[in-house]
Amino acid sequence: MQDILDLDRYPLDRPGSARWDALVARARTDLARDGMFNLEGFLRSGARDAAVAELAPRFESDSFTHARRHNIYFQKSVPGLAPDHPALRMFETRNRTLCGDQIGPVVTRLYEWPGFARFLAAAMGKDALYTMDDPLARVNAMAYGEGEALNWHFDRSEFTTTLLLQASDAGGAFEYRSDLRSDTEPNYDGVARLLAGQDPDCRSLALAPGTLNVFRGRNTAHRVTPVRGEQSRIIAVFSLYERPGVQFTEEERIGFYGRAA
Ligand SMILES: O=C(O)CCC(=O)C(=O)O
Ligand SMILES: [Fe+2]
Repeated sequence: MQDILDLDRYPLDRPGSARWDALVARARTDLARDGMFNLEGFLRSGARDAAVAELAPRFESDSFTHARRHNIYFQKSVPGLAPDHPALRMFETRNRTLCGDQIGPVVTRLYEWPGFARFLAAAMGKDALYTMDDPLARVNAMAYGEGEALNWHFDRSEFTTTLLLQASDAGGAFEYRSDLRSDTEPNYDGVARLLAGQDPDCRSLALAPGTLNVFRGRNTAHRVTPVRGEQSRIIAVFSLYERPGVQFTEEERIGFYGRAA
C-alpha cells in the first residue's frame, strides 16, 4: 500500500507498534473533542491523480444523479413532530454518485485492505470493522459540479469515512455541527436553530485533497455547500460495519442509486 498511502506518516501497516498506537490515540482524542478526525496527505498525490482519472470519465457517462428536496432526516415525516416544525425545513440536494461496481482499483484497494478496517476499528473503539458485501453500496464516489451540493442531513451509520480526491475551486465546504443530537435526545429545537443559521457551534472545514476524514455522522449534522467554478469536488465514501456481510435491501439500492444491481 506504500505506493498509494503515506505509510511513513500514517503507519497503518504496523498495528500494535508505538507509532500506530499514538496515531489511534490522536484519532480518539480528536473524535472526543470534535466528533471527527482528519489525516491530511493520507493518499499520495500520484494515487489521487490516478483515482480521479479512473472516475472522472465515468461520472460523465454512467453516474446516478441524485437530485431531490429533503429535510435533515431524509424522511417524509417524523413521529411526534408537527409538519411545519422548523426542524423539518426542506432543502435541495443535487450531485452524482458512482457505486462500488464502477470504481477503479486505487480506491477499491484501499477499501479492501485489512489494515484500513483495523485502524478504523481501533480509532472508533470497536473490536473489528468489516467491508460490506453489497456490490453497489460498499464504496461510493460522489462528484459535485457547479451549483451542486449535499444539503443538511444526518447519516444512517454511526460514523462516516471519506477521502477527498479533488477539491473544487470554490464552494464545496464541509460544514458540520457535532453532537447536535444523541441516540436518546433528538434536540429538535437545536436542529431548527442550526437550520436557521443560528448555531454558533457550526464549523466549516476546507478539506485538502488526499485527506481521510472520519466523523460521527449519525449525530453530527453536516452538509456540503454548493460548488462554484469549473472543477468538480470528488470524494470517495467508504462503508464499514461491525458485522461482516452487510447488504442493502433492493429498495434501498433503488432509492440511493436508481438501480438494484
Ligand atoms: O462529500 C462529503 O464530504 C460528505 C459526504 C456525506 O456526507 C455522505 O455521503 O453522507
Ligand atoms: Fe453524510
